[in-house]
Amino acid sequence: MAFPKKKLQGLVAATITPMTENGEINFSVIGQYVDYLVKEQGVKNIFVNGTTGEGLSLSVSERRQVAEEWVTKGKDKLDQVIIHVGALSLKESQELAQHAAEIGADGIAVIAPFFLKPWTKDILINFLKEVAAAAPALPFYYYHIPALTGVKIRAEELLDGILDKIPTFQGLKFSDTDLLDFGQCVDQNRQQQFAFLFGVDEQLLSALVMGATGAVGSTYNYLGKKTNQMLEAFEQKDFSLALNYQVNVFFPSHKSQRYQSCFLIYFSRLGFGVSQTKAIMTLVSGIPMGPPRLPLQKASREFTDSAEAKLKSLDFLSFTDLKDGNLEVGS
Ligand SMILES: CC(=O)N[C@H](C=O)[C@@H](O)[C@H](O)[C@H](O)CO
Ligand SMILES: CC(=O)C(=O)O
Repeated sequence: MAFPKKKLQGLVAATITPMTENGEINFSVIGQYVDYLVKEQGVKNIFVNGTTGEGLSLSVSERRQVAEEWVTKGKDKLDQVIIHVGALSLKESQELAQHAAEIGADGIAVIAPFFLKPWTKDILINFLKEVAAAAPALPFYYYHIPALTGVKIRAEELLDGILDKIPTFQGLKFSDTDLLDFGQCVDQNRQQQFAFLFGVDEQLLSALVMGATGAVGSTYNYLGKKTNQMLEAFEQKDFSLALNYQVNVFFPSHKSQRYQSCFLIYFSRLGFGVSQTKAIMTLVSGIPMGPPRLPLQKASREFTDSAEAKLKSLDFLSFTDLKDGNLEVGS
């Protein structure tokens, strides 16, 4: 299978699906959102209708429209638009895969069905294969997120011989903290040109060491620029600077003053998920993301007020240069 596309690498933002206050999709801000990612965050790849995009909470018709809007607005601006087409119904998943191909998306991704579940590798592969076959010209990515799907088949096992079953297989989005499994995936597929995209943003640096070729995540919507600096430091083999970025931006030590400049840990203490991502992105980008859809609940007023104060105190949009050793950003 020949793919003219270049390999998916670097940061991929898992897009939020903007909604209006009454829960409809707010298509009108997607063009602005694309420009924000490209110009303000330096992120040119997106992953649409995934966890962050509440893809599984949208109707099939909404998923098609959202995918179409991102592809249209991203044209000549974004490098790659990957559409998540996973669903409980194989038919729906195939319909979405075919649709992604028709609208000119750059790839499709699929999670494991999570209600009636595949219990063995072979059954999971059979499901994925049927979806991939509906879009035979599109690169296919498996989206491994066992904590949410409950399907705990190791990715390393799944990848063993996968090209024989799914010739369009191009890579893995790995949203789990099992770095041994991730490292084995990389190690056992060295001859292939697969993309190994890590999906736990707080641990990206460790995954880079294990051989990640890129990352897909919710935080790259607003931490793209910072994370790109971490990737750059890693590339330059300046590991202590890279660690400074990971630690300060995502995961500061509780004991030191660094905690003051912390971002994700501070928010995770208040509860962190899709609702909170929507609230933070609204504050940082100024683009209204709206509330999430049920069963998610809008982030509490307490969260939003406190996040706003925190973002202000961090002077978040103009981070101090970490290279100067000034770790207490704005605090
Ligand atoms: C469960 C979930 O949504 N994971 C996201 C991607 O897979 C991540 O990007 C997280 O949102 C991020 O790592 C923050 O915890
Ligand atoms: C984070 C991610 O990849 C998703 O939202 O699906």
